Amino acid sequence: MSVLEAHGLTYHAQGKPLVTDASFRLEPGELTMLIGPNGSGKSTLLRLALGLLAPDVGEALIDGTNVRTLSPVARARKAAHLPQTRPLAWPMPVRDVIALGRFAYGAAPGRLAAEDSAAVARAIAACRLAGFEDRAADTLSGGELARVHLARALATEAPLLIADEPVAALDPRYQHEVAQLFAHAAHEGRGVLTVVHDLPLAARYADRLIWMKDGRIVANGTVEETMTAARLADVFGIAAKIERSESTLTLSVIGPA
Ligand SMILES: Nc1ncnc2c1ncn2[C@@H]1O[C@H](COP(=O)(O)OP(=O)(O)OP(=O)(O)O)[C@@H](O)[C@H]1O
Repeated sequence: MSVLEAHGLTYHAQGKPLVTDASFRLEPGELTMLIGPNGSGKSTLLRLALGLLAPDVGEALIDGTNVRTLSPVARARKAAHLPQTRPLAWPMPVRDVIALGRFAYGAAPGRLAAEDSAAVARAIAACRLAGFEDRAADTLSGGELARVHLARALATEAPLLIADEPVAALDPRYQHEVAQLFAHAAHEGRGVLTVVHDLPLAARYADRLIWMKDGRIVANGTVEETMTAARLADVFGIAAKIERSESTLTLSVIGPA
């Protein structure tokens, strides 16, 4: 189990503040979803939290260690990262793309120890990719390829899973399956932080929502605590109807506010 903490992360590019004074804590056992409009700084915040960008101010810690001091291998053993853009260098078979998730353990395609092969097999099963293993990855549909990249991240079996829009290309059934997969990973003890744009999906599955607007975290709490029509209008500029029954909150987006 690992804990990710961000303290006052601030980052500028070309004189413009992209992220300002962002602090949060990602706990094991919690599915945290990061939401906010296009350009509000979500991807930049994830990259700062992972140490892929150097903050101007503040720091991100994994288990008390500044992420910028971790080697790429040490970081990969702590945190799996599914970036928003996922380039494929060449048309590798699906199994080999997923096996790249094991590089931090010394594995490479064609050189997998038994535990690497077992982790790859678990990721293939979790992402429902059985039957695709030998396909060249560049022949897959957009949604199939998205599941391969997710499987690569899952194959790391790192205690933290940080994903940027993992369900964007997926059909509704797979969106729910992936959200359930993330919830399951979290409730097994991982810390899971994922960007999503689908607000009803976030309302349904998130244990915690972090709301971003103009580079700042403007709310951080449970769905019940933070999901209000007023906040949706303020952060996203949308009118929405929220219905609360005993244990569920249902969100219907009506349109622009
Ligand atoms: N290197 C850079 N130089 C200048 N501006 C940048 C740079 N990187 C990002 N930005 C800008 O910073 C803002 C935040 O970008 P970011 O990718 O973090 O947003 P986001 O919330 O993830 O957006 P989306 O929902 O569209 O993916 C955007 O306006 C983007 O154009």
